[in-house]
Amino acid sequence: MSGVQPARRVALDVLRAVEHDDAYANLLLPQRIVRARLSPQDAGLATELTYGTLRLSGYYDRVIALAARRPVTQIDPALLDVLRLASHQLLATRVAAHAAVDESVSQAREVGSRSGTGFVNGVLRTISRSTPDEWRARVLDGTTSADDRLAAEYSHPEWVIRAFRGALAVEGRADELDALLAADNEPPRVSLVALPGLADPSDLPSADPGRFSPVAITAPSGDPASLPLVAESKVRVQDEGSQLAALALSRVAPIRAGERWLDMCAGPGGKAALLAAEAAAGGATLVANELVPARVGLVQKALTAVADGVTVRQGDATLIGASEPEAYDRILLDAPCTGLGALRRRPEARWRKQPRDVAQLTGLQATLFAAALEALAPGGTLAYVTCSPHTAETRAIVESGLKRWARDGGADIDVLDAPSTLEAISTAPLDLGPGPFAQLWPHRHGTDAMFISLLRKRP
Ligand SMILES: C[S@@+](CC[C@H](N)C(=O)[O-])C[C@H]1O[C@@H](n2cnc3c(N)ncnc32)[C@H](O)[C@@H]1O
Repeated sequence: MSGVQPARRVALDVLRAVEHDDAYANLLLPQRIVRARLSPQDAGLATELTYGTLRLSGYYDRVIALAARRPVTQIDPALLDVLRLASHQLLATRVAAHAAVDESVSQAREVGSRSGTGFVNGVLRTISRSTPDEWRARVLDGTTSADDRLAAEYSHPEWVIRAFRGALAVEGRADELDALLAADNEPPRVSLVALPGLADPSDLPSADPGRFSPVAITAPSGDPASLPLVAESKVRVQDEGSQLAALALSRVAPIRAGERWLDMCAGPGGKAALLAAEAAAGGATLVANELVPARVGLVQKALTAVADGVTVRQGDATLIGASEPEAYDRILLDAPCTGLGALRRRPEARWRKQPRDVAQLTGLQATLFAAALEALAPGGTLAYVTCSPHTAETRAIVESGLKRWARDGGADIDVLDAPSTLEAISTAPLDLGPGPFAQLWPHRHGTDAMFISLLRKRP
């Protein structure tokens, strides 16, 4: 077991769990870092190695297949993980080649057979004999179409590339596809939210403000969990796109005391915490609903600092329209989605999601959307939000949902101009596309690709 640096050991451990046990790297890695008692420096290295390898594994598989002269499907999965991790070190980091090869061979010995060790040694020596640019040229030479070339170059599945192209084209931004794909491969800036009434960005004077959200703080270096305000749940890690989505609903109009708000799909509670703080400050109450019991617990935890006026409950939100018609003045429907807008933060998601997930999720999104319209009080506002830019999950749900609603004789619904609401909230111009829907982008805003729409039921 000796000879392998703890950071590499943790990285391989997480890669194996992601590949073979369907683990989520963003949840498992912090646990493994604590368990291995990594120094802050090693924790940073383990994070870089794990996230980088997972994001770029599609590209590395092409390099490995060329170097091994066989498809990766013919390589023992445990050895393939070792080879992916080593490829990342050799092709995308400053780790010395001999250290990367030697330690990877030791890792191969730990997970595989003697012949496997020789195989890994041979493949890695082949990879290390050419430069990253030479490998890139070789991989791109072997591509078979324009989309296959993009898939290889930016390590994304082709169907995701097509979905992104479609979403960008709607805004006249088709020429930004390369920039979007490249942004997905960069580690995101960590943003914090200071929950209004409980904390203020000025409480962390050494940290910078966010780029757009008035309640954002750019996380200072180090582990945010070690900040006392984070430990008290008054400051939380939250992407600025999510902050803007919650604020779009809470600040779309002045709050009247006594308003009833609903977060239909609240788990794990990030937006619910911000909404609850905003509701408390304005004299409104919030019901935070979540289907999955384990995630209800996460919502409760997220809301520990904002207990007043908040009810957390477990339930199926598709039933809320029938059980509580016209009951809520503001509703957030942050719908279960493919999460294709958050690929920077969920590095394995691009490989795990499949086109069939879109079909399954859009059915649920449409049902939740209809329930939200029913549960909305006359004069009330609904924010339909996804952390996916896939048009089947975003504007198509809203447009077809509104058509169905009108056909069934529902009350008149006005589609509000989300871009102008967001520009009024933001501390810097967002330069969003034409309304009425708003789409944030990693390459343009440095946020998740959050889709935000605002709908008002006529009084
Ligand atoms: C995109 S996440 C919400 C993220 C959350 N708003 C936040 O900011 O932390 C969608 C959530 O919807 C939940 N969900 C899925 N189906 C549901 C249903 N029928 N009713 C209520 N919640 C549901 C999922 O378990 C998941 O926690």
